[in-house]
Amino acid sequence: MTIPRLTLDHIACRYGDLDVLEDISLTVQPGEFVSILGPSGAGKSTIFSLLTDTVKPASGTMAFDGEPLGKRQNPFAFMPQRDALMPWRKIIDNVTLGLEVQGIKRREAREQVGALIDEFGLAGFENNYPSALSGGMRQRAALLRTVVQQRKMLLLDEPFSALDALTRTRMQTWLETMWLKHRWTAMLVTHDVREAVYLSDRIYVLSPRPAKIVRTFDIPLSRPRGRDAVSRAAATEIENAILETLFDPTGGTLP
Ligand SMILES: Nc1ncnc2c1ncn2[C@@H]1O[C@H](COP(=O)(O)OP(=O)(O)OP(=O)(O)O)[C@@H](O)[C@H]1O
Repeated sequence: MTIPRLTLDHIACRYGDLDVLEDISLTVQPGEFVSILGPSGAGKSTIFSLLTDTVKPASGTMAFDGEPLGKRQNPFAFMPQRDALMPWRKIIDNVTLGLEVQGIKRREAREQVGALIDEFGLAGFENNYPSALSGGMRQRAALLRTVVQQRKMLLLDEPFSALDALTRTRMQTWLETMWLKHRWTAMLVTHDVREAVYLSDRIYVLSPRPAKIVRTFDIPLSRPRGRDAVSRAAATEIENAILETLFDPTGGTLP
């Protein structure tokens, strides 16, 4: 059996008196795209804070490639909710930032990102400042900065939440294409049920705080998940089941 890339086992977490996570168990296999969906304030981002070691669990265990988390170098590349590009750095210098922080010389860092600039639709904009780019381009630049760090797993915290609906849809399609090509191991936190279904191999749905995993959805839709009628019908069925779980995590009858 493959050792999961990431395992959370009965994790609980609180901030002072506030119980945020009550019981979170999940796994992510190498090359999987997994999403976390849940009501606002349930503790989705807190799961990322636990992984990136900015918060400690009250109980439970976390393992990466079979080893307890924390006993090895940080295996995560984290992309925060907002693009967080530095407005005073050119796009190329924003994108190489993560590598430079790792101690890689700027010239070498530029060489490493060079091949991907085109794939990320940023060719010709390397020397622009973030303010000159569209929202979608800024998010692609932020994602490029995240993936070039070559960590073992990507953590994406609502990466498209600030984008308009059309750009967001385009970005989802683009991200799936890129994921199919590179097979990153990824975990996405999102409010958007359709986005989660479109992108994920598996979705964990959280209850309101203190959060538990109320249901796990494997998404058996074939890839690439174009937007044709057949896949839409199957996807809609899954979306509806997820929405019902979100509206009524106890599984009772909806009013
Ligand atoms: N550093 C912190 N100190 C104290 N409370 C915090 C801290 N970070 C988050 N919280 C609280 O913990 C709860 C969960 O927050 P978190 O950001 O993890 O939820 P979320 O599900 O990601 O929310 P949203 O969907 O609105 O982004 C919230 O009530 C929040 O106010």
